[in-house]
Amino acid sequence: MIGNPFHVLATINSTNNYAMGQVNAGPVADGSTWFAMEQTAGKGQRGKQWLSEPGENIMLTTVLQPALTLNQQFMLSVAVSLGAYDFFSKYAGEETRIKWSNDIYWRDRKAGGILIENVLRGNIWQYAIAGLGININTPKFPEHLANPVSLRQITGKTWDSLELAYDLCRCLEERYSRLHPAVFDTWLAEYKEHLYRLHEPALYKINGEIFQGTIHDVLPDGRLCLEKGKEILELGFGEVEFIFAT
Ligand SMILES: O=C(O)CCCC[C@@H]1SC[C@@H]2NC(=O)N[C@@H]21
Repeated sequence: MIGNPFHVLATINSTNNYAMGQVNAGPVADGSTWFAMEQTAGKGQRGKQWLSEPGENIMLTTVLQPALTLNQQFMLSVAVSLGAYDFFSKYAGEETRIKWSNDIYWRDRKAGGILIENVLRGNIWQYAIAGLGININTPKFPEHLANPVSLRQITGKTWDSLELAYDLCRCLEERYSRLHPAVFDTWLAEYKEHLYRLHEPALYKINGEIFQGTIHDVLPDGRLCLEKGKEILELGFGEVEFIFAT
């Protein structure tokens, strides 16, 4: 069950790295979760850093053992994204979105990110190490960061980030406990309903070329269908970069 057990760490390099150390040391129960008050080397997607002032925000990692095969891994990402969406939209309201493939957005600004790392034993998907960083109480972000937003900036009040982390675990569990091939179609449709910039033009970058494109669809394996002029490109994560809202 996600959040059971729930461990609080005062300072750690990265909760994902810590969880990875735990699974390498021996068996870890499905849903075991580590929450950090402070990360000294938080990791984001594409090798980026994940920065957060101590005690302000949610930084947690949950270790999952999904009953899926590795070629169904996008559906785990959808389940975690929907859980994070269910959580954030409850407090921030209907302008919450999921940005492909698994960021949490509010209007045109990033409120949270998800980093899922897989642990394989041979061809077997043994664990998914799912790390979530959600901006809760940051009053103001450094200028050089592109476009983040916190729940405090949205709602005008401060929150108990540990209490909210428990609630995030409940929302994730609500999805994860129902994750099964039978829900894939409905959940993918739900994911697309909440998708940031679906059918709306925006700027994208591929191999250094910046162009105006429009997200047309997301395929069951997670590839993004991006309209570029008369072409429809099917892109995997890492092949395309979203530039900024127009
Ligand atoms: O780049 C992203 O959008 C993903 C960010 C994921 C950040 C979280 S914070 C908790 C966990 N530990 C890490 O080092 N990263 C993830």
